[in-house]
Parts: sequence; structure tokens; C-alpha cells
Amino acid sequence: MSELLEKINKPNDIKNIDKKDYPKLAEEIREFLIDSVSKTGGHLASNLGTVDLTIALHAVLDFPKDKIVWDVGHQAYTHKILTGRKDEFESLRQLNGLSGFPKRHESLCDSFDTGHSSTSISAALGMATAAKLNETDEKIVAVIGDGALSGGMALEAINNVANLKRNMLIIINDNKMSISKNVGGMSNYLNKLRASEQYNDFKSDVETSLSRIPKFGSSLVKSVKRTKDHIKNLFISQGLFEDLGITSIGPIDGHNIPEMIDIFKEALKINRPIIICVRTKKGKGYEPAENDPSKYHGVNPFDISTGLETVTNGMMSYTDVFSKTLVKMAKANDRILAITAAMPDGTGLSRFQKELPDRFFDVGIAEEHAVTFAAGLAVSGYKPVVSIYSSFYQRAYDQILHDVCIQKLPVTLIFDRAGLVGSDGETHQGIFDMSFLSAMPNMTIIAPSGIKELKEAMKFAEHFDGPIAIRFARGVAFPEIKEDINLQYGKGQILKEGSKDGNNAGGNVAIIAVGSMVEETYKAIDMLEKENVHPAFVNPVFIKPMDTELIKRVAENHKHIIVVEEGIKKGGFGESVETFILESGIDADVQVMAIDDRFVEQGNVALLREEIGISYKNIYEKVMELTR
Ligand SMILES: Cc1ncc(C[n+]2csc(CCOP(=O)(O)OP(=O)(O)O)c2C)c(N)n1
Ligand SMILES: CC(=O)[C@@H](O)[C@H](O)COP(=O)(O)O
Ligand SMILES: [Mg+2]
Repeated sequence: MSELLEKINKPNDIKNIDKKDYPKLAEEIREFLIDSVSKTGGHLASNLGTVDLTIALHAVLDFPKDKIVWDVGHQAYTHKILTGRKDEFESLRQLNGLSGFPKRHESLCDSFDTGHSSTSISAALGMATAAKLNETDEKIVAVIGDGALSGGMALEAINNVANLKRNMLIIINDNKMSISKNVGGMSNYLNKLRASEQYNDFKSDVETSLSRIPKFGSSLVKSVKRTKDHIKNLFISQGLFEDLGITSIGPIDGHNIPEMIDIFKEALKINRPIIICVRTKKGKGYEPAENDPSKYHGVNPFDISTGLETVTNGMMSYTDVFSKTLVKMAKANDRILAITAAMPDGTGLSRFQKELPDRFFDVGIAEEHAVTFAAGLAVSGYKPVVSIYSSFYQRAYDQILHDVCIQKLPVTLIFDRAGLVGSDGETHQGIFDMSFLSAMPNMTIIAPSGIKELKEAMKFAEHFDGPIAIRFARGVAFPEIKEDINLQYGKGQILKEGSKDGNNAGGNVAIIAVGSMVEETYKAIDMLEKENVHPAFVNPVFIKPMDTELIKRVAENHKHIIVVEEGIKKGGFGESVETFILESGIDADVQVMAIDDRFVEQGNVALLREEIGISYKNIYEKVMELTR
């Protein structure tokens, strides 16, 4: 069945396959991807869309000498297959398994690690500039999607790339989709490029403009003519890219392998950067994904025949709680606006978009802009709520600090996917937010530990006159065990009392657990109570300001304070508690269970917690150790 794919076991093996068989190879790869991702989960639709493009690139490049920088990197599965990694797909996105993104440590053929959007042109330009300085001749290609092109960094790089006096290909993979439908002016511009009626207007310009390119321009014209009978779908845009000084070609058919090979070969000979716009269909080759590419952008394991996910828990996620609560609040308060950076589904804001479309804003993959846009709305009397994944907010550090915090603006920042996210790995773990936000004056941070607390936190934020961040985890929301939630500014709560007298085993220990770690700690406490060990248990609720009164009282009454947080230790809540207790001269020792100075790899969250040392079992063991 997969006779051609069997011949691909190491980089460049594709060159041993007859070019006329490439479409058949593409079919086999699609079949492999559908089968494999249906078992492991992964980014299916983007990968199905780029199979032909990747084959064409591998046909003209030599690995590992030549370099492709895959933007976001969620579409690089075919590249992995063609560089000898197909047998590792069983472990895709699992602990110690094949990464879902390019990783330099995984293969010499992965030239640059990606995961966050819009970095490819900058990185490729760096490589091309180095090659120019080194006088080496490796070929350098950036592949960037139309969604990723909405990111500011990509536009900054395009502004800079015209200075390059060397070849570099920038392939824009235009499938009209980000995760959801692509939005914005750049997307409209690409749509304009698609419009075939422009061809006639530009046909003569194409030839003139290509011919002007020294040495190779005329052969590019010939090649294009040869491969396409006529020049129908090809033109040099007289618009943005050309005006910025970059030769651009397209759109060409991103599923026509021979045509792409011919055009890439010629384009690689040109002594300057060149943009090639390639049209593809997201989800190509699997009907459910073609019909609903957003649903199959990132999927859990699914049944191939029905397209339905094989494991569903049907439980409410924190994201659901947030999105439902926000819609309810916004219906009663017309000052509330919702902002997403290209993640209406992931952040749950598609519900808001549906119900209150005029007050919903998808700004594209533009986290920096999203925050300052919200700041502008806030100075104008609105109550903007920006929801972005924790790791993507890293992009907007200075916008939060410079545009929101200094002016004390009432912007609500929702940090979705805070903590470990699992299979996306290092680039996506939301483990830095507490550290970087805590360092910002005027910032308030709430880490709700369950459903009601999240709702309360949102109501609190609605009437709070300053910057406020609410962080919650990916996945199922915890229905709190303690009923009486009365959220007050800067106040935490005692979930279980302990005692210092030692009559009660474990009474010399207090656990302070942050956000999602409250649920984890309850599991540890269940185990401890079975052994008649009863530590005190505190939920700080507010990361900033810290409830110093509560922490002082707890520290004065317990010899050992354990702080558990699913975040980086440096600059985290535990360190703040430690410093406060030390500076207060209280005689209690503080042990912080958090993430050491490292990045956290991909894997199942429960396994990762255990590996890091913040699982319920680790908490149980720590208390037992201190109780003995
Ligand atoms: C900074 C950042 N923000 C958001 C995301 C989430 N994200 C991953 S892929 C994607 C859409 C990318 O669209 P496009 O580049 O067109 O690629 P396609 O999925 O269409 O192949 C988004 C928003 C991200 N990875 N990085
Ligand atoms: C590639 C990327 O950045 C997104 O597709 C991300 O994987 C989405 O993560 P969630 O599954 O948590 O929405
Ligand atoms: Mg796209």
C-alpha cells in the first residue's frame, strides 16, 4: 500500500523516487498522517495541506545542508517523514517522544525550533545573512502561513528582508485560514492576489518585471510558461511586497508538485529574496478536515471513519466557565469588550463573537497589538477583556508593562492555558506568567482554584479600576470543595486548619497551593488523612498582592511551610512567600515545590507533574517527610 513511503528512510531519499510518482507519494503520506494522528492526536489539517509543498521543497533542497524554517512549526510532519522520522510518529507529542514541532535536538534537518508564530522570516533572514557573510551557498527557505503573516514580527522581518543581497525564499502558504478563518488587511491582500481577474491586468507586467531580474529572470519566465502552458495564475504583484522591494510570485497551486518544483528551482537561482505565494487547502485529502479545518487544526485521537474524537469527557473546562460568564456579564454591562489574538475557539470567545459580534475583536496573531489596543479602549472608558494563552502573552510583556501597568489602566488580562499544557511542550507551557507579572508594579494577579472562584474573580475584575490578570489551567475545571467563596481584594483563604502543637500529626506543616495545585493538593490530603496526618491547607487566591496577614499567621503557627505552584520557581509565588517570611523574622522554613530553572518538555500533564516533583504524590511524600 505504502510502497513509495517505505523507500523513505533518511534525508534526501525522496530523490530516489521518480518525480512522476510524487503525487502518489503525497497520497501515501496523507494516508499515513491521517492514520497516525487519529491514534496520537496532533495538528492534522495544517499538515495535510502542506504535503505537496513539502515534497516539492524536498525535491529541490539538499538536507541537512539547506534550511527550511517552518513558521509555528505545526505543519512540519511531512518534513519529519521525509527526513527519516516516520517510525517515531507513534510517540508523537508524548513524553520523550517525537515533537509536534521542529526541534534542532531531534534532527540536523530541523534548522530552527518554532512553536510560537511569525518567527520564520526573521530567523531565515539571520541564516541567509550569516551565509552571505560566510560566503557559503546553502539554500534558505522560510515557510509561513497566511495566519502567521498577521503577526507583527513577520511584518518587521519583511520590512528588513529587502536589504538582503542574496537568495532566500519566503513561501507564503495561503489557505485562507488561521486556526479559525483568517482576518485582517493582510488576509484581504492575499485574497486580492487570489483573484484571477487581476491576471490580465498584470500579465505583461509579470514578464517585464521578471525579465528585469538580472541573469535568471528570463529563465524564470520561461520555466513558468513551460510548466503552465500560459502564465495564467502567475503575476508579480504591483502591490505591497513589490513596493517593499521584494520580488514576489504567485499565487501558484500548492498542490501541483511539478509546477512548484520548476518554479522553486528557478527562484532559488535569483540573487535576492523572493516571495512565492502558494495556495493550499487546509485539511486536504480528509473530508471532515477539509469541511471543518478549524476542528481538525489540533485534534485529539479520533475515529477515521466518523471523524469523531474517540475519548471525550464532556466535562466543563475553565475556558468554558470563563466564556459563559463573560457573555453573561457583557450582556448586563455594555462597556465590556472581548479581544482575542486569533484564538476565538481556543479561548472560548467564539461564544462572545456569536452573541455580541459588535463588541468582539479578533486582531489576528498579534498579542502585542491586542494588549495595546485594549489599553486604547480602556483610556476611552471601555472595559476590555483580553484572553490569550499564557505562553503567547510572553510576546506582549512590554505592552502589559508600558501601555497598561504604568498608566494603571483597567484592562482585564485572561491567562488561559496557565501552567502545564502537555503535548505542545516547551514553547507552550504556561509557566512564566506569575514570575513576569509579579515584577510589574500596579498589577493584580488572581489564580482561581476552581469554577466558583473563577466566576468570582471575573466579577471582581469587572469593577476593579486597574490592570488585573486572571490565570487558569487548560482542561477540566475543578468544582471547589469549599462552598463559601467570598473573594476580597488581596485576601486568601484557609481551606483546612492545622495546629502547631504536634498532637495532630502533620500539624506542624502548612501547604499553600496556587491555582490548579489546589486540586492536586486535595488529592494529597486525602492520602495523608488516611494516615491520620493533617497539615493546614491554604489557597492564596491572590498572587499579587499577597495576603501577608494570612501568610504571617500561618507561618507563625507552623514550622514548615510548603508552597506548591505550577510555574517557574524564580520570581514565582513561593519565592515571594519565602522572602516575606524571612524579612518578617518568622521562624518557619519554606519549601517551594515549583519548576526549577528549566524548560518543560512535552508529555501528559500528570506525568510531567510527577517528573517535575509537584504531583499529589510528591506533595504527600514531602508532608510525610516533614512530619516524621
Ligand atoms: C504567538 C502565537 N500566537 C498564537 C499561536 C496559536 N496558533 C498556532 S497555529 C495558528 C494559526 C496559524 O495560521 P497559519 O499560519 O495560516 O497556518 P495554518 O494553520 O493555516 O497552516 C495559531 C493562531 C501561536 N502558535 N503563536
Ligand atoms: C500550534 C499552536 O500553537 C496551537 O494550535 C496550539 O497547539 C493550540 O493548543 P490548544 O490545544 O491548547 O488549544
Ligand atoms: Mg493558514
